[in-house]
Amino acid sequence: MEFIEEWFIEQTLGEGAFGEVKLLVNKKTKDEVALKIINLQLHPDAADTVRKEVQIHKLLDHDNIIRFYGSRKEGPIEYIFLEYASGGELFDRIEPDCGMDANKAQNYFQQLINGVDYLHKLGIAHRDLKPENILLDGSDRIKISDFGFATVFRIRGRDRLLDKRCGTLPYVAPEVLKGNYKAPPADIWSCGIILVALLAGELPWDKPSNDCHEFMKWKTGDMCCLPWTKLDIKALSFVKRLLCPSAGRRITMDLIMAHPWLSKKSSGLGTKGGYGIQLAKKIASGLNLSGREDDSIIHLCLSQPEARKEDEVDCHFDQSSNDHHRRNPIFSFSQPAGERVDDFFIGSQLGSQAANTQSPPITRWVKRLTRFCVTTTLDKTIHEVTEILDDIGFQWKLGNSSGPCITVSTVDKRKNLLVFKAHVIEMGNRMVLLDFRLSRGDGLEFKRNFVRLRERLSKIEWKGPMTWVM
Ligand SMILES: Nc1ncnc2c1ncn2[C@@H]1O[C@H](COP(=O)(O)OP(=O)(O)OP(=O)(O)O)[C@@H](O)[C@H]1O
Repeated sequence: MEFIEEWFIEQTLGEGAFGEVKLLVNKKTKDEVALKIINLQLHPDAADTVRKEVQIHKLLDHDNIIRFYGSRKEGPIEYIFLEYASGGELFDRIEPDCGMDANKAQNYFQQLINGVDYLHKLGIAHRDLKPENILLDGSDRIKISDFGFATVFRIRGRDRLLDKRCGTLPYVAPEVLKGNYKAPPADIWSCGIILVALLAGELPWDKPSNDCHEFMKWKTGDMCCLPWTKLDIKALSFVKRLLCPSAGRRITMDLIMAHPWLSKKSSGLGTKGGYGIQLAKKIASGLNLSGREDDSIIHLCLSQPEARKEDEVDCHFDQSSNDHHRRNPIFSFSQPAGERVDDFFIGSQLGSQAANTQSPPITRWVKRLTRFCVTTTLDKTIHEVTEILDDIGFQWKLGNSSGPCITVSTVDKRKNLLVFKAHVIEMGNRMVLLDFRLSRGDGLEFKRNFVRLRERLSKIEWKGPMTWVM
């Protein structure tokens, strides 16, 4: 569909709380642009957020931040033109419970820090840093996106305290839940949680508050448990400084940049697989294994945030104490564009170069890990999947959203609601694509269940190279 002269809407890239993101491709030059479309008539509460997002995003110009190309309003529809990140979300590179190779994690984390440091130097806080908001371009370069919660914290050279309680609970810093917090340490905390997700493939806690057992254990310095035992000693020592519960004692940007874990050449990062329980006991008993003064692992800050009422806070929240602006819980639900079958570009060998701007559409490829093909008919696939879901004890319902779609509802190990959808797409030649997307809940828990279902379907999973089947 032609959007403006010579620019065609090629596919839907995803869906956010307030609208859709489409890929625009120039017919002649093959240039690509991501187009965020927000219908303010449908989401009148988004107007302020979108205005602020545009105001802030247009100020930014950095390699590790999604470029802002412009915006346009037509009636109630707001269009935002952004750099297209063809590599998908960082979130999709994290293997549940495993994370990723430490060298890879270091590389991504370094880029993330470069981007966040740039923002902070401009006096801007992101306030919703998480792997779902960190995109990758075709060269595996980190691109920080989604400035919906961003704010200016430095005005005429003076830093102001923030008080809006916003972000995504597992990534949010403890002081944000209390109100009146400094912007940079809060973003740094979120980076620390992202690093844990990259290295361990799981999040350490639901929220950093006194009623959360895992967080309380961390505060007392007990690291003889997951995910900490999966981290090697250097990484753990670094994470300890990023996740210092006292904002005032948390590591600063300059010290992050100079930290041995980040400045070490890849070979010095230690083994992946963790320091193990024996070492954990030594750490917990106070032995400083790093030999560095500032790396003493037992010196966790013990200041405790006051208990607060958070009943109304959900997974992704925004609670303002002053402006009475409040968003509903938001869950990113990236919808497969079922309206056109060529919205699905799948492949396993194309690699990142496949996504470069020179590629013809057919090789343009979104690297999403939560999809695979099975070699059977559509009906049989639905039957097999739903039988497994019954066997596991998941609730499901079969619907139709541009093709059959199984919505699965369950609770995760922390008793939080988890809802995901499996779109079932016939590819021809007895090949069916199962495309799983998170609707609500913790992304890593979703992935854990995806892996579980995939294992159960391994007998019919297509193991060969994934090429486009017309
Ligand atoms: N510039 C982009 N390039 C490629 N894909 C993008 C781009 N921007 C967004 N997307 C995709 O579209 C999805 C929706 O993006 P959007 O910014 O609207 O919302 P979100 O970040 O998921 O959620 P929310 O605003 O609800 O927190 C993203 O999850 C991402 O997968």
